[in-house]
Amino acid sequence: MASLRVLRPALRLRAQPTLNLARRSYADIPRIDPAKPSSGTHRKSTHKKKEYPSIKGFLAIGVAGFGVFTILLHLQSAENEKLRAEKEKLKLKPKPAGMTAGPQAFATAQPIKKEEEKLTSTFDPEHVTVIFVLGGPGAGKGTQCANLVRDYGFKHLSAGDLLRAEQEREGSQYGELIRTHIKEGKIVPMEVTIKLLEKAMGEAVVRGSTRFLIDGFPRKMDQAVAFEKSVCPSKFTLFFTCSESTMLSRLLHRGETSGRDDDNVESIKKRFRTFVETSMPVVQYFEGKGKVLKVSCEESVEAVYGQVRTRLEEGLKKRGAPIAK
Ligand SMILES: Nc1ncnc2c1ncn2[C@@H]1O[C@H](COP(=O)(O)OP(=O)(O)O)[C@@H](O)[C@H]1O
Ligand SMILES: O=c1ccn([C@@H]2O[C@H](COP(=O)(O)OP(=O)(O)O)[C@@H](O)[C@H]2O)c(=O)[nH]1
Repeated sequence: MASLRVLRPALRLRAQPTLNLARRSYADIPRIDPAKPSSGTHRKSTHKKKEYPSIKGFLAIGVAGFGVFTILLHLQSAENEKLRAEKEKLKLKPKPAGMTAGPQAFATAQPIKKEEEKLTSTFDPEHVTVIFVLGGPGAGKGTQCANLVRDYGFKHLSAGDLLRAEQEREGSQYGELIRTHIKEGKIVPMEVTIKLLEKAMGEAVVRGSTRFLIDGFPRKMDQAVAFEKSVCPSKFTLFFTCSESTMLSRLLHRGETSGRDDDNVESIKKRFRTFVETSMPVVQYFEGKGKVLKVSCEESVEAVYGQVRTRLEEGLKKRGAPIAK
């Protein structure tokens, strides 16, 4: 119906000139005087008679009108198809009945009500444990996650790794977008990252995983709210604190072998800025909900891991989640 409403004014506006044209050409058609016998040639009538449209004229107008209508109908349905495809691109997943909000609705990052969480997320937080791992670039998130996988049987999903894999995937429509964002230290639009995480989680759940470390995500408020609402609410966040000077030297060292486009001084500085301006508000948001467990990462890997274990076990116990594998 909406498309018809759009179509009608369009018809009025666009059909008018075409019909005028049809009328003008009709007026130019020479008339035959029915009072005179036909001689095979058209002669001009001497007395003036009122002219009425002939059947041919009506037909010409009708055909022209129908043609215009068909073209407009076609244009309209092509336009509708384009809009539908664009909406489809934005959709993360079909929402359950009664739920209409898409990711665009989260742009304002409103805190969500607890009872809504279970109704709309893909994974049930009663059965799936999600722990966010946040911290500045090079703080040691990936290093500590590897230890936790070994000792606690978590499934480790690094948002950065998933984005880099998508960037390299042949035929990916997001390859170039991801590459430029990572190089500039910017946050890739959340639709892409959330879709990748949701897919990876789904595949892991099918294989029996129920405990996830989501590393380096969420880095922006819209991601945090959208993920918790549409994918799975987190139990808590492990937040790794580290000075910029320590992170810089670790990243430059990692850059000698990582092959990453962003482990260079220029990109690192941009990443630090993004972390302070865009990602710290996420940490503060979860802190406000009493869901942040801090770990200082200045010490050796082993010393840091000692703290990580303590914090993790406290957090799991407090929320009634199992500690062992
Ligand atoms: N506690 C630590 N002490 C010294 N080097 C570390 C420590 N933690 C991590 N690293 C090293 O620092 C670099 C960045 O660590 P990584 O775990 O990749 O950080 P992130 O995932 O936070 O970017 C890696 O080369 C890693 O080996
Ligand atoms: O949710 C995310 C996670 C990562 N990134 C991008 O991926 C880069 C690398 O992130 P990763 O976690 O791999 O590395 P880190 O910066 O923590 O060393 C970031 O700077 C961002 O450009 C992103 O856009 N969204």
